[in-house]
Amino acid sequence: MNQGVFYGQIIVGPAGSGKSTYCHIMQDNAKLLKRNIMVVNLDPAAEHFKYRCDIDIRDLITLDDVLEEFKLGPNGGLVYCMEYLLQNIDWLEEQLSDLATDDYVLFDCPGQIELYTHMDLMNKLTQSLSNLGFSICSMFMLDVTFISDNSKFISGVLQALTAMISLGLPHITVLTKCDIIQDKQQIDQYLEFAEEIDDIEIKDTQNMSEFDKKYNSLTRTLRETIKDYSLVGIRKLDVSDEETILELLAEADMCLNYGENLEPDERFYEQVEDNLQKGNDVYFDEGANDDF
Ligand SMILES: Nc1nc2c(ncn2[C@@H]2O[C@H](COP(=O)(O)OP(=O)(O)OP(=O)(O)O)[C@@H](O)[C@H]2O)c(=O)[nH]1
Repeated sequence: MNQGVFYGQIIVGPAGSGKSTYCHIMQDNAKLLKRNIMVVNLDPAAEHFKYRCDIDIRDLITLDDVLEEFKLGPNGGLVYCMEYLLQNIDWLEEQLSDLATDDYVLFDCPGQIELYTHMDLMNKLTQSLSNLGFSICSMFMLDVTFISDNSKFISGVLQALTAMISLGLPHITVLTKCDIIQDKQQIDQYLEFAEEIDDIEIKDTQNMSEFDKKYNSLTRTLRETIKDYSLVGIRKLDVSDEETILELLAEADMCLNYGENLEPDERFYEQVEDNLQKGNDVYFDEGANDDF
C-alpha cells in the first residue's frame, strides 16, 4: 500500500436509514466538484446500490453463502462475515493498495447497529484502517421521521450518541431524507432543539399518571444531558437541496482535516460561491468543468 494519508468516512445507521443513498449522493456530487470519492461496500447482505462500488466485501464473503453453509440466522451470519473480514484484513488492504495520498473513501456499513453498539467489530475495523494511514470519521444516518415527536427524536439522538461513543471517532449525525418533509421549518426547529434545548416544554403533570410523569421527567433529563455535553452535531441532508449536500461534505472534510495540504482551485470555489449567491445551481453547466 502506498504511504500517505487517506480519508475515510464510516457510514453507519439503522437499516433503511439512507446509508447507501448518502454514498451515492456524495460520490455523484463529488464528481461535479472534480473530486473522486470511492465507495467500499461492507455489507455482505447488500443486493444492489446506485453508487459505483469500488470495493465490495461480497467478493470476499456473502451472507447468503454463510447462512447456507453454517445454518446461522441473519444476525449471527452477519457477525460471522464481519469477523471473517477482520481475520482477512489483508484482503481489504490489498483492495485498497492502489490508493494515492489524499484519496477519499466512504465505507458503507451494514445496518445492524448491534455491530457497533454491542460489539467491537467496527472498532477493530476502524483501528485497522487507521493503521493503514486513514484519517476517519463516522457519519450516523438518522431518518428524518425521527422528528415526528420529541421523545422519538431523543431516542434517535441517543442511538447516534451510542454509535459515536462506541466508535470513538470524530462524528456527524446526518438527518436523512429531509426532502420528504414539506415543513422545512420543523426540521430546523429540531436541529436547533438538539443544540439549544433551553425551553423544555413542561407539560402539566397534574393530571398525568405516575408512569407518564416519570416518562416526562426522563425525557427532560435526557434532553438536558444531550445539551449539556454538546455531543451530537446534527446536519441535514436534503437530496433536493444541493446546498445541504455541499455543506455536509465540507463539514466532513473539516472533521477529517481533508484538504489541509491540497492546493484549492480558487476558480472553482469562487464559481460555486457566485452561483450560491445568485441562487443558481451550485454546479457548473455541462462542459464547464472541462476547464478545471
Ligand atoms: N426521499 C428520499 N428517500 C430516501 C433518501 N435516502 C434513502 N431513501 C430511501 O430509503 C430507502 C432506504 O435507503 P438506503 O439508502 O438503501 O438505506 P440503507 O441505510 O443503505 O439501507 P440498508 O442497506 O438496508 O441498511 C430506499 O428506498 C431509498 O430510496 C432520501 O434522502 N430521500
